[in-house]
Amino acid sequence: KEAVAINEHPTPSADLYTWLEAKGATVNIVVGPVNEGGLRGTVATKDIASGDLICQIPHSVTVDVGDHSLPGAELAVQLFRRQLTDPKWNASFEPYWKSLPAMGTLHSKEIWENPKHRELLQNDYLARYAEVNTNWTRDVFAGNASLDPGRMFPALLAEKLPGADKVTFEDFKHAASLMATYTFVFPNKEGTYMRVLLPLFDLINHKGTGANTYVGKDAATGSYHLIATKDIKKGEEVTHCYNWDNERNDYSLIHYFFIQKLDPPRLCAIDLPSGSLDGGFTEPDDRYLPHEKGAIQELIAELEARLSGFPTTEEEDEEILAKEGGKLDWISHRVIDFRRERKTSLRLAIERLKEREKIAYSLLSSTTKASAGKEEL
Ligand SMILES: C[S@@+](CC[C@H](N)C(=O)[O-])C[C@H]1O[C@@H](n2cnc3c(N)ncnc32)[C@H](O)[C@@H]1O
Repeated sequence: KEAVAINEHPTPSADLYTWLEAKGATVNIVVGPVNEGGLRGTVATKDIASGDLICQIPHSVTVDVGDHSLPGAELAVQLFRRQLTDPKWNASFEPYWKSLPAMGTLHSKEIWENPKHRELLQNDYLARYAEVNTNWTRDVFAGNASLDPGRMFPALLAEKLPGADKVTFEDFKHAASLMATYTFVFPNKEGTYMRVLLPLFDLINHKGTGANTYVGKDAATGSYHLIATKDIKKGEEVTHCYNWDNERNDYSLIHYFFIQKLDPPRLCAIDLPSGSLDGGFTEPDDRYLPHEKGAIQELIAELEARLSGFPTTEEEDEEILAKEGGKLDWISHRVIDFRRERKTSLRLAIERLKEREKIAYSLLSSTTKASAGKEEL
């Protein structure tokens, strides 16, 4: 238990399953720690065959929060409005609210306030990305964003919704982060893509290659289904792919605050030729890497310059984690782990490019030899 980091969330009480089943849900997963680090996730409670239904939750236990394209802070305003306008409905969702992470245990771009944590990224673009999103959350709470006032938090105070005055900035940040990291995107009856809260399904972790489920919506009933895409054994972790962009650690860190140690690791999105977090990174690195000798050499030089330009090396980061790991707060720890993993992926990409360069060289030298031979003749 002591080894469980602060960001690892407690197993929800039986109330969650009792509530869901009373509402007509089918549940064949259970929530608990899924690795040695204590990461919370879901595991199958029985053997399930590929193609079979694992869970079904009815529309009545889900929440359509708002348009899918809205930032977390604006969705948070909509959720608070609903909760404060309808306290009876809000109270009936208590088993669900309790299953969500506690205050202070979340992190994401919406609430990346500490400049020291941004600095640890060792990248100005990522730091700025986090800062801009965080400022937006603060502005939406304070009523300072360039938005229709009805979409900002002070509107709830102006509407005199009971309890609105009790909502602190800490509560608001927590909700904004939850809206960005614990919601799904599905169309409502009118065909508008919404951010949807799906109890229990939102406790399933991400996996890209190797994920064993997908989540679908039954358009007729509005219920949601979790379907196995592989045979799953009882006790095995249940995962689904949130988004292929999460296979890039800078994307997953900034948006969801997790990183993966893939083998081989993929380059960060910002280290690909597009150099941004704008999404659509569905291809493995090899599709981005050039084949032509001159271009390979140029890219090697660029990636080497990047790798040597960091204020700390991969080994130094490793040492910081090994020596000071226990003293670091969990956010710093994860950011340092991220930048170390970024450096590993750069180093390995350079090694792969050098292998490729050798092949490009031998092709070139045999052509050169052949043409030189011709000249002699
Ligand atoms: C929708 S929740 C999933 C459930 C979450 N683990 C929990 O216990 O509440 C999304 C969050 O889970 C964590 N997460 C999801 N997939 C992960 C993964 N593959 N590795 C590490 N953490 C992951 C991240 O903190 C992410 O922001």
